[in-house]
Amino acid sequence: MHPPLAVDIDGTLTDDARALDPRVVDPLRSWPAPVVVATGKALPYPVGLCEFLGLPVRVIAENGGATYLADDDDLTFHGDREAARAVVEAYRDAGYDLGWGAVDLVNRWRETEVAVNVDQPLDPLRDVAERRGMRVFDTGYAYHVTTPDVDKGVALRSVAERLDYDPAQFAAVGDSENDAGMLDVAGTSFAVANADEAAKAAAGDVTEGSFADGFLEALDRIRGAR
Ligand SMILES: O=C(O)COP(=O)(O)O
Ligand SMILES: [Mg+2]
Repeated sequence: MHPPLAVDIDGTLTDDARALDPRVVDPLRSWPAPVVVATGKALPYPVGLCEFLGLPVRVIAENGGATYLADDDDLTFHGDREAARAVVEAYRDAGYDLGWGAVDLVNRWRETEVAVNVDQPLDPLRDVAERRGMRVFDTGYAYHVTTPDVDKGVALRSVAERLDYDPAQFAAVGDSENDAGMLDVAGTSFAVANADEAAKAAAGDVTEGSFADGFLEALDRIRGAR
């Protein structure tokens, strides 16, 4: 029996240059239980990934702010978008920039949070966010201004229920602090070797391999455990 999977994208299915590692495609496509793609990215990215991988669309986007399951055709949003925007406005007013250029595709389709480029200063962003009761996830790929009670773990609970599983039946793999909630909620969880300390602390185990090597190793161990 294979457990359902909850899988992060950046740093987990990718190589060290952020490209999808082609070796993950067949194992994901042939996994005999549901696969949920769980990411900090805006909804179109994981939806597109599922479509092009040939997977049923089951996604957690925006760090749990948006979830969509083709199974129940239900799109849900959680999170205070206006509060996230206010944080970013205050950050801008203080002279900083989101760092994505004029056509900001990173935030264009984002509904519940705002992301800032990691080449921008983090401390003033955290300051403004904290003062306004918001949180910043540093994924290593972006700084996400999010609502504190929303994360991939909360979203995984909801998704599991909608798929008729207990969240503890899930196996999850991730690489950064935005995955910690999901790694905690899943009954079996791995952080890949390149993961940050928060993900490693939340995961049941840490792989020897990094990036997609770590992901493939985690799948072997998940299969072996059954
Ligand atoms: O885009 C990011 O900041 C992180 O994305 P991820 O959750 O898929 O790793
Ligand atoms: Mg990641």
